[in-house]
Amino acid sequence: MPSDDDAATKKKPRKSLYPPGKNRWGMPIDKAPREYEKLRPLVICGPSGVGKGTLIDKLMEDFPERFGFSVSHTTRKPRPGEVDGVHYNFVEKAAMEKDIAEGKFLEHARVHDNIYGTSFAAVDAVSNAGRVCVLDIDVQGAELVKKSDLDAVYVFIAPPSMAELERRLRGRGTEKEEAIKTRLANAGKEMEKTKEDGFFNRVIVNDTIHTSYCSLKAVIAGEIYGRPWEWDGDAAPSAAYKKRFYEDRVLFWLSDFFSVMKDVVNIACDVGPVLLAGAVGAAAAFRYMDKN
Ligand SMILES: Nc1ncnc2c1ncn2[C@@H]1O[C@H](COP(=O)(O)OP(=O)(O)OP(=O)(O)O)[C@@H](O)[C@H]1O
Ligand SMILES: Nc1nc2c(ncn2[C@@H]2O[C@H](COP(=O)(O)O)[C@@H](O)[C@H]2O)c(=O)[nH]1
Repeated sequence: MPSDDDAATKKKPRKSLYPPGKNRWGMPIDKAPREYEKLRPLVICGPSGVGKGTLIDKLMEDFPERFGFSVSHTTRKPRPGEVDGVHYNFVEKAAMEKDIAEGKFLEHARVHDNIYGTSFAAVDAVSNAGRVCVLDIDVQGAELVKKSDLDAVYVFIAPPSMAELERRLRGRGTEKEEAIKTRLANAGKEMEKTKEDGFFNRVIVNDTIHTSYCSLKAVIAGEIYGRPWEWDGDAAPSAAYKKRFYEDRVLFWLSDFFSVMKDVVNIACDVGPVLLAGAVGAAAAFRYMDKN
């Protein structure tokens, strides 16, 4: 999740480009056909402070109409700047336990001494709007989602080192010392899950935001917009849905391609002047040696 500094500015609810009550395929949200569920949700895991929220914010900012954040419930107290219903649904423990008992949650877990959970309503709200649902949950939650009907894509965000993770967590300044220690201790357990073959579609080391964001987009291009349809005997998707899906596929592939090209240009810009200076220097040295 974002730091307190940027939380208030980054996660403001966005103004939709589409008419109220309609999804991005122009169909009434309350009558959304099941085909919208075919957009695979994206589950993002990783230790606290690794940068999951930062990456998710960037994705939402760049593609506001294509992704929707699954707003979890938590018994944790809000941090300054966190908005109820936007960052989390902040609830009392008794109320959450009651809702869990009533079967309203797709998954829930005790994380860092609090209860967190994803309600079915949170996921439905995003998929009924015709968007890819993004879940920022811990590994225990991801294990439960895997056992559900949701055909999700699983990405683990790993830190470059434990020292860097601690630096980020402390630098965010949102937790007291005791909570920082708990979160760092739990980080090791979360990292263990990456050793399980095939659990995560991809493990991305969040070294620089730029490269890890590019990797995340590449996973989305491949796993969400790159797969052929599998309809399992369901009714075929409508023409409007197919059209929008293929538009998104092209958009993501192009975005992936341009990210790679941007890297190539950046490297060329970094290395180019050095090579040029080297060539000029070598030419001058040869001329000097020739003359003497
Ligand atoms: N690649 C990066 N390099 C340096 N700092 C980063 C990077 N990514 C994120 N940060 C910083 O690290 C801190 C933690 O990031 P963030 O809040 O996104 O983590 P998180 O994984 O969502 O944590 P939590 O699970 O506790 O919600 C923030 O201050 C953020 O600005
Ligand atoms: N199992 C779940 N884990 C969740 C959910 N929402 C968030 N989380 C994870 O909790 C930690 C801590 O979050 P913070 O906001 O207190 O820093 C973080 O790593 C999340 O991934 C959820 O609904 N279910």
